[in-house]
Amino acid sequence: MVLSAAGQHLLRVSRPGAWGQHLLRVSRPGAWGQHLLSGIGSVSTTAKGFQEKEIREKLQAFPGGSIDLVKQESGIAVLTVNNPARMNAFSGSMMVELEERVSQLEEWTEGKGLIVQGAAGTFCSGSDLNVVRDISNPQDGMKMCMFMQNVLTRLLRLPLLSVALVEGSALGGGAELTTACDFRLMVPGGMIRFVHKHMGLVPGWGGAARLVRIVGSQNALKMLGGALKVDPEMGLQIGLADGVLEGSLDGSGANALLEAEQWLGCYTTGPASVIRAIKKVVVSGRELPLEVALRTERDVFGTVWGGPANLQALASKAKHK
Ligand SMILES: CCCC(=O)SCCNC(=O)CCNC(=O)[C@H](O)C(C)(C)COP(=O)(O)OP(=O)(O)OC[C@H]1O[C@@H](n2cnc3c(N)ncnc32)[C@H](O)[C@@H]1OP(=O)(O)O
Repeated sequence: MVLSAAGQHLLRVSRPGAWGQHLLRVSRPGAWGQHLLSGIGSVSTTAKGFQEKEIREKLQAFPGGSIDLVKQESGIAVLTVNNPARMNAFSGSMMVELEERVSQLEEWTEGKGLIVQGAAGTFCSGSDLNVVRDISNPQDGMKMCMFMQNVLTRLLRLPLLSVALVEGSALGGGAELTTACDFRLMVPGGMIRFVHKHMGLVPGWGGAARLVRIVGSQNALKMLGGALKVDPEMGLQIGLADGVLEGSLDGSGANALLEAEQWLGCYTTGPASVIRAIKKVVVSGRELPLEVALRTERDVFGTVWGGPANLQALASKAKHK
């Protein structure tokens, strides 16, 4: 990873000519703020070419499960990792479907929030081990890893406030998925566990990079080095969890989802234009060098200043007691 120059190198992988370099390279130096602003939020611009097609085809050869998306009137969408027979492990086709759902969310201009959950009361047990076994050569592993890094980076950058609703276990790649959301809400009995070490691996879907930013390097080292089981209490303590819900009353997950929607609603109430602008300035502040982040903030500010919500607030002489 090269972090030297703004925008251009933000997510470039180090090996010249590597498949991932194409996938993750931002097309124009200095264009990064524009990408965030455009709402595309993608790290992949010109890279939707031959190599991505190749890995998509390869992943499609491992079918099973689905990634379901429901966009609600409230402006909160629900994304469900759905492969209960394998504890919601990601088959190859689910990885491809996740990319398609993220594309749909990138185009959803009325959206404000997103909840990512697993089907049938558990979150996600990571990569399907049958896929892992079948593509265990380093070249294919790298390609799968870059594909998922790209998708999860785009997920995190969506102009939506996102929550991972952790019921049951989030293991391996499932734990990495939780870090691709802005917030994590845990249900009693829920667990986030980076089991990679026990699989002779390290995170490869961007989970380590994001984890360090969430809990700091000391905690990340402990979590990865010890393959720690992070329960809701520890999650709150180290800042991995943003809240603990009461959880499901009937085992259906419906109650936890309702609670998560209520929790998220505290932050998504208001016009979509403003909520989306909030996410954009935070993403740019989190990811960009200060100068570029300030420019991006100015540009985003320009999209809301004098806008309908701003004019309405001025007309109502709003007081903030
Ligand atoms: C860069 C990505 C790195 C990765 O994600 S590597 C994958 C990391 N994940 C794992 O190693 C999870 C392995 N699985 C487990 O530890 C346990 O199955 C788990 C999730 C704790 C659940 O345990 P139990 O409640 O006892 O249930 P169980 O073991 O009988 O599982 C039910 C069925 O689900 C299957 N399953 C669970 N996780 C899977 C996975 N990741 N890939 C493929 N199949 C998986 C498991 O084989 C079982 O299937 P079956 O009923 O035997 O046909």
